[in-house]
Amino acid sequence: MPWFGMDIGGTLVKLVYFEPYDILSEESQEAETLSKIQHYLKSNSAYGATGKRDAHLQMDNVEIQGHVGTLHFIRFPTSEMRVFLELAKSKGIATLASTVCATGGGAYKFEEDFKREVNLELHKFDELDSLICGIHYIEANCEEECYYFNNPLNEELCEKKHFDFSNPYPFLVVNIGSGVSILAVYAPGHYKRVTGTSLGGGTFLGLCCLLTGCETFEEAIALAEMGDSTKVDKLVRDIYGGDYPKFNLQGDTVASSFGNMISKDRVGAASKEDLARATLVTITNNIGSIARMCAVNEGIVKVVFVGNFLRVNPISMKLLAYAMDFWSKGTLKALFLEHEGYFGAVGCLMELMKTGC
Ligand SMILES: Nc1ncnc2c1ncn2[C@@H]1O[C@H](COP(=O)(O)OP(=O)(O)O)[C@@H](O)[C@H]1O
Ligand SMILES: CC(C)(COP(=O)(O)O)[C@@H](O)C(=O)NCCC(=O)O
Repeated sequence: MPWFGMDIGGTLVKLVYFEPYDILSEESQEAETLSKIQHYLKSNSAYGATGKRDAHLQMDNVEIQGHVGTLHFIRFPTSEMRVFLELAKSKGIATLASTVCATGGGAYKFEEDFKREVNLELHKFDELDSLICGIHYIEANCEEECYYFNNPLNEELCEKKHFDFSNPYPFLVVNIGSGVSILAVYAPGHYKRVTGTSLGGGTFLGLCCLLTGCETFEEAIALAEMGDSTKVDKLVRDIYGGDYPKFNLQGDTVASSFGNMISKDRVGAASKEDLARATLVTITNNIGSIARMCAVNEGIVKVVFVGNFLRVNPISMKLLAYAMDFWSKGTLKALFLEHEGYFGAVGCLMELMKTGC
């Protein structure tokens, strides 16, 4: 039985594994090996560094092919892939499975390493097929998966609310990973990749590291939370002295992202926090704008944002929710999923197990 599904992306590896209660009895060799690997992954700083929520992310009482068990979700940097392979070798991961389902660019890039280092065959699946399959599976099996924001930019009134996604088609998926892929999904197994943009989560992190000297995504987000992007961006009111009413552009709309950074005084007045916030807002608004145009072109009103860029990142989620609603005059709905970056990994595991995707 294949236990592991891996999505080896441009920045993060997403690892999902299924721990069936019936087969893995307490004393079995497999249970022991699995628990060693699990303990290592959760406690080793290289693997636990992606935030508190990761350690607790699991789905209990999941049924797969007649077995009931737990799905565990773990992520670690793709740059740690070699360390992971050494761990897999030393903990005997190959005794648990001879085949590991893998997706993402790294399934191709690291295929030879898996074979050579741990004698594992990678059963490769396309990352976008897997993404759709994973969304389908998790939505069907996790009641509280899909949500949206009411009054996203009003701190007092903002509410996170459950969205009933049981009748989802058609919908747009905006997968914000290192880069961004936008897919229109019309029915199970029937989708197309509408477009993509290279200005994604990797761009946010890369620019933030350059501009602020931060070293991690968590640091970049923490800086952004304390910053003010209007110190960096040129607003409509900086140009018009107020609103531009003829075309309904309010004074506080960003006219030019980073547009204030042509003045030495303004550069001197902008803090690391302001620069981080402006980078986050620039990347998020650009993605929101492309997503909105795609939705309009495709005649689709439900837009589902996924990918690890949204991890611990309510600023971007609320901004996307607001932008989709405001610029579409309330016709488009921004939706979010709790397992934001894991769908590719889940999907490739499910595809191999052929559980109705
Ligand atoms: N701990 C983290 N380390 C690095 N990037 C992170 C982390 N958590 C969230 N991110 C964000 O998630 C993006 C990667 O998202 P992901 O969906 O995993 O894409 P990929 O498949 O390309 O790795 C990064 O570019 C960054 O913006
Ligand atoms: C190449 C990718 C599918 C890889 O996926 P990722 O690892 O970023 O999740 C993605 O980065 C992407 O769609 N980039 C945008 C390419 C473009 O259409 O311009």
